[in-house]
Amino acid sequence: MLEVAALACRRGDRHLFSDLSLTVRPRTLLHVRGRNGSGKTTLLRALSGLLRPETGSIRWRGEDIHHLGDDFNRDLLYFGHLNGIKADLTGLENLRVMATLDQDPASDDDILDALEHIGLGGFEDLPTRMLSQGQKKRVALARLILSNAPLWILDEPFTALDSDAVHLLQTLISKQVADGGTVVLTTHQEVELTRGQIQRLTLGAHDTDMQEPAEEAPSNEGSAPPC
Ligand SMILES: Nc1ncnc2c1ncn2[C@@H]1O[C@H](COP(=O)(O)OP(=O)(O)OP(=O)(O)O)[C@@H](O)[C@H]1O
Repeated sequence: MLEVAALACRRGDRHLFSDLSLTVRPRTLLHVRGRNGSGKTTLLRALSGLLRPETGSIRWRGEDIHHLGDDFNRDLLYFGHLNGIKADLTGLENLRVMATLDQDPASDDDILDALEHIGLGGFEDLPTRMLSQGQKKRVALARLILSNAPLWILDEPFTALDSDAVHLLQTLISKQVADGGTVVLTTHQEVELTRGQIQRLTLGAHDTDMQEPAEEAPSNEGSAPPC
């Protein structure tokens, strides 16, 4: 369970949000929305432990994420804006490095299967600088197929994907939630689940809501009043 209490973040001299409190339970997707510059990436980086909030706390399984350190990193898959793909490495090599950094071991056979599954069979030995934007994104998304992390934090994962890849990503997210995982993501498109619950948070506004199907009643809702 991810618990956020009285969180406030600023970038430069701008207060982005304050007094943000919410709980994201297992089998739940938190969809963070908001206009450009409202602080979605900042919030996701804070939830990933990459950025210290100004005030407030973030707890994972009851412990402060900054105290958990490596134990938290092992449970987390963070997917940032920039994919984390190294241009001179092949898809196979990139995924080997990512699996090591994620502390989530994967054999070459597993990686090749994941690349095949994500539609990159035949491209695994090309340096990723020779791939299209969407193909690079697919290499990064193959991490999700290989991941055993219970917590996924995904910043704009649908960008640059064609409709087949969007569908595949929807399926992966849905499976992660159905299997008992927690997903936090930002996207400007709607996300659907087959099982589990969607919780929504809109930064810079007061309209938070919950969407069916809700198998378990939420203990609370997110709130992020504008500063
Ligand atoms: N390193 C930084 N230093 C100063 N200000 C920053 C920094 N990074 C982001 N900001 C500012 O913080 C604000 C929020 O940025 P953030 O990237 O969190 O927004 P966002 O909601 O993810 O936006 P978008 O939808 O455009 O991706 C922006 O006004 C941005 O200019």
